[in-house]
Amino acid sequence: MTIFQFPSDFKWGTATASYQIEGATKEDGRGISIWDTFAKTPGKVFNGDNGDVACDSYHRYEEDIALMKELGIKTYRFSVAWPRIIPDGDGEINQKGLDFYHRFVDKLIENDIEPFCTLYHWDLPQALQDIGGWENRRTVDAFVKYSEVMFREFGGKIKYWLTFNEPWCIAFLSNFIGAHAPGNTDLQVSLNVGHGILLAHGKSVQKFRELGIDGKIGIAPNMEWSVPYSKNEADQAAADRNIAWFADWFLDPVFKGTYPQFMLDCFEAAGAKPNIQPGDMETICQPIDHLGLNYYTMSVVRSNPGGGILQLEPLDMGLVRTDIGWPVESRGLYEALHYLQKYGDIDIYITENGACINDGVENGEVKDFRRISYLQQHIAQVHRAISDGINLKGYMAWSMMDNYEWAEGYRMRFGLVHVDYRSLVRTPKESFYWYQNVIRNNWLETKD
Ligand SMILES: CCOCCOc1ccc(-c2cn(C[C@@H]3NC[C@@H](O)[C@H]3O)nn2)cc1
Repeated sequence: MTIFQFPSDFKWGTATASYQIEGATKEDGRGISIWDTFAKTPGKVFNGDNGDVACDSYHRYEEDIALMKELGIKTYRFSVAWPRIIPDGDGEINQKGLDFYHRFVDKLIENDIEPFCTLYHWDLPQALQDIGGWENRRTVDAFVKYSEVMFREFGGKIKYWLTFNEPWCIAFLSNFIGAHAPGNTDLQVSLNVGHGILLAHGKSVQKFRELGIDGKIGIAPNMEWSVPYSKNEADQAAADRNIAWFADWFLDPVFKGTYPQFMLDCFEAAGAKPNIQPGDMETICQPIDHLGLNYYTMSVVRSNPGGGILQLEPLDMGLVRTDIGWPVESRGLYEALHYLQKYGDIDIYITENGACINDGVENGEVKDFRRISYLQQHIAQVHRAISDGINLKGYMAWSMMDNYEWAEGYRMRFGLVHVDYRSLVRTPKESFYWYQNVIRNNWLETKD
């Protein structure tokens, strides 16, 4: 038996996102988002699932917060639906939207749970997509206006902020691969979108500083860690490209004010480059207070000139996979955390880590021991990184509850709490009680 003790101020938490749990998509003045549109487009989402009801957390948030209190979390990461605050993205403020988030945040604070707010978790107002979305600098300015509304309204009440969740998913998964909303499949569009969200990030941080908000702000990239199939240079360069696609492409502009040259070369070879205007990189490169890191899986890659824009191919090394098909390899989290040290000794939160394990309810229980195994392995790596001196301040399990897993709809379950989507009954899983024990003890026990 090994005991890994965590720092006394370590922030144990969970995470969700607005479109994935709230439902009530037509209630209290909420505008349409690109995910409402995408989900209702035939063939885009498994089973045609959409977020109209989801977990109905818009109405059931008090029940959810009671479960968070029972779990014992110190912080809860949620996102705000921009279409609830400014329904057409750039016009009138919807007071009922602000009122909802005040009720919600007040209930969290009443239960001694620190609100950790993501401003943008993919639900762009459709009206802004209609004018070009993040490719249009009017959308960038609209985001800054939305951010200012949130900063003025919640500044001080909410002390931990993130501008964007998973820039790679917003730019590349949604506009090059096309698997997420709005579903473009054009590399130049994805670079334009990536540049737009980086500009919006930088301007929003500038606004946060200008207003003198009492709090901290950052951004939350997702990283798929990659290792080379062999020690030859071409395979190592392939792994470097895959890592940079998720991390450096966004974090070099934020921390250094430049895109990584080897990735600019890679994209230029594929016929695309970011549309950088004078002053853009200075705007993007604003000092931030923390980084969120979302980590799920890693890949083994080798160089392949015919392997797409990155000229690589992932290899199946026979690792155990979760029910969504992602290989389980926790050392990738440890390596990714060390990799991020090149950006300095900044506070880091694991803002998402979890496993898709689709076990159902049997006799009132969910025996999701595979999820416990995944969490145990990854939290052990978190402790290892802290022991190495990395400034790791908190861990938020994805997810508090089963929810709408985007293009996978409701078939993929990441929650510590099971949700019956017909009755909306919540059932804490075995992993909920396991995590509750880790939080209560502030230590991790491993069997070895
Ligand atoms: C090559 C083709 O590939 C097609 C699908 O490719 C991906 C890649 C990555 C994801 C993905 C999903 N998540 C979990 C979410 N993070 C934010 C939160 O909302 C969770 O729901 N992280 N990454 C999905 C699909």
